[in-house]
Amino acid sequence: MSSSSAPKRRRVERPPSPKYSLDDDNYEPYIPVAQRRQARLAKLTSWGANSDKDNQKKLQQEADEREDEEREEERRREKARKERTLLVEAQEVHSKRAQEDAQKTEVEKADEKDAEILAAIAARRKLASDLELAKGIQYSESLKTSWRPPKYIRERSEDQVRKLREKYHIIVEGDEIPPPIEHFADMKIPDPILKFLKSKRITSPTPIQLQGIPVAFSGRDMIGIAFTGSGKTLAFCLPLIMMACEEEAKLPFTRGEGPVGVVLCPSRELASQTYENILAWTEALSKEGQYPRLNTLLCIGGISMSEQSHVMNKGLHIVVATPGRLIDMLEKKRFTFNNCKYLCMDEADRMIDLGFEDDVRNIMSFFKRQRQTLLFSATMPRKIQDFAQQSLIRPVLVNVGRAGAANLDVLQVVEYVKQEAKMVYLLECLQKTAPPVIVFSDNKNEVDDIQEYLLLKGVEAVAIHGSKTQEERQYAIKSFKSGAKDVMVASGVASKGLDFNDIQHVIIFSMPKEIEDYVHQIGRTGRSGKTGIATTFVNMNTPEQTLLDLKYLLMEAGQKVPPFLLTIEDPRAAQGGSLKGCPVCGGLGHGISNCPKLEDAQRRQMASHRSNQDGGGGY
Ligand SMILES: Nc1ncnc2c1ncn2[C@@H]1O[C@H](COP(=O)(O)OP(=O)(O)OP(=O)(O)O)[C@@H](O)[C@H]1O
Repeated sequence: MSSSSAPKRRRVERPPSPKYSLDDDNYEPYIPVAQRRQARLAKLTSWGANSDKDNQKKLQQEADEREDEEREEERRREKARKERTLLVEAQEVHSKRAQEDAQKTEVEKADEKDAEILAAIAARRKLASDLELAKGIQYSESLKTSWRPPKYIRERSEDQVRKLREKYHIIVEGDEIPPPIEHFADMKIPDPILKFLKSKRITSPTPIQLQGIPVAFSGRDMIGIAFTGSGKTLAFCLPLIMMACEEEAKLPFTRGEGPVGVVLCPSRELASQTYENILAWTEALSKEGQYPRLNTLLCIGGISMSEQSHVMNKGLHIVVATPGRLIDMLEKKRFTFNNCKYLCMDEADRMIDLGFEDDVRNIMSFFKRQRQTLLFSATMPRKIQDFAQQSLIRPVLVNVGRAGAANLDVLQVVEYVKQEAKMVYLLECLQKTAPPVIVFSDNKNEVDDIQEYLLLKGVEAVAIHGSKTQEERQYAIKSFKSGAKDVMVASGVASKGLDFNDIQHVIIFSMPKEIEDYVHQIGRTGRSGKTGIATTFVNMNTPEQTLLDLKYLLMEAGQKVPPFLLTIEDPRAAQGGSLKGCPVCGGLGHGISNCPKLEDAQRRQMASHRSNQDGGGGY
């Protein structure tokens, strides 16, 4: 016990000497001295005993406190020891990682980075309606249809079916895949449509049609990939027409009922073209009175919907739409998807890549029952296929050629042309073939400049790009399609899916950054079995990576690779890395970590994030 903590002796307080008085409250009776001494002694003795007890208690308390302190001290020491160990461990792990990193080759590091990016893409929200996601709705069976292939085709052996697919270079994935059918008549297509197709010289199905139509007729979800100009439109429209025809025959549609199905397109021009095709086929179907009349609505921005009130006033069978206007109409309840059971996306990679993904989800949320979903495109990188497949039910993948490969019927010529010499050289190039010719540039101002220059030089040219009004765009397409104009100068808007008659020559004035866009642009020629030429201008302004994509694409298609392209080395080859194509855009000359499409998507995402923060955004 330390002296400072020793209990202080209590001083005995002596009472002040009283002033005695009998009636005083403080009166104390007299007690003899001996008696008082004894009482004091007894008191002192008892005080001593109490103070001993106190001392013992205090001592015990102090011992407890000391023990507590020691325990606390030990805890502190232990914690510090642990922290030191963790720190050392962290330092060790860090230096081990640094050592491992140093040992890793550049290729391994790049592979790791690619895997991280891929994992981030794979974590994207499933492509399904929010309602389905929220309710956890998951269908396990494909949509039931009454269609079946003819008996003699059903009885074919697996080997026969495999050989047939090999003959047409068709690759399929999925289970219980319906067999390919080589003749339209065996697909049980109504006679009036067969007659109409024949009148358009469509007599036997193309590979995507002979495998894709039986798959779609069977009610199966599918991803259809085939070259530009290989007849995908018929492959996804015919099943919808047949479905609508069957529904109408069962119970005729009245005002406010329908549609049975919808075709979604990424551009107004493509939607208009698909709409016109469907109109032609449905009119042919009902012409002889044997089959019912079907009503189709075109639902795109930039047009007045009141012009189509005659369609809206009847039952609606088919809708062809661009996403923005379709969402608008559904939100305004101009029609519903309560009984809609067919959803097809043309140029589907564009629809579900980052730009349109949320719109598609939004559209899906208007479906109230199970649907058949089909995705078609000429370009569909593996990652988009995988992403889409998770959202389909027992999907069948039908692939004709490599997804993203160029159409082999197009002769591809790549020329080095200095920026300042392009206009003059363009005039020279126009002499190569007879019209019609399409000239592509992804820059709207450049599109206008080229048209102006050509007009000045006396060339009948029209122009189309996203900043033109809908009337201007329609006029350009109409006059070019009709042959009134020889040249159409276009931005990317006109590249995907548009089917112009017999384009002789496509001139790519400025090479697009994404090789998929190039594939779609050259694909405006060499359609439905005919041949065409594509001339592409490149120069110092063309990114090296784009040139590498182009070089590999030319090699794949067995085309002549010009010497200046041959000299471009692939940095991945120098590092001993793999030369796999990019899983995001399908480009063969780069990996995922420097994919221009991904960069562009990220830029767009950041811009939309910024505009949302600024209170902008929306449609
Ligand atoms: N079986 C066929 N035989 C001959 N021509 C056909 C056949 N099917 C379709 N066509 C014609 O081929 C042309 C191209 O068809 P379509 O526009 O459907 O091609 P696509 O594969 O969708 O091309 P893109 O990828 O560029 O959109 C059209 O003019 C169409 O009439």
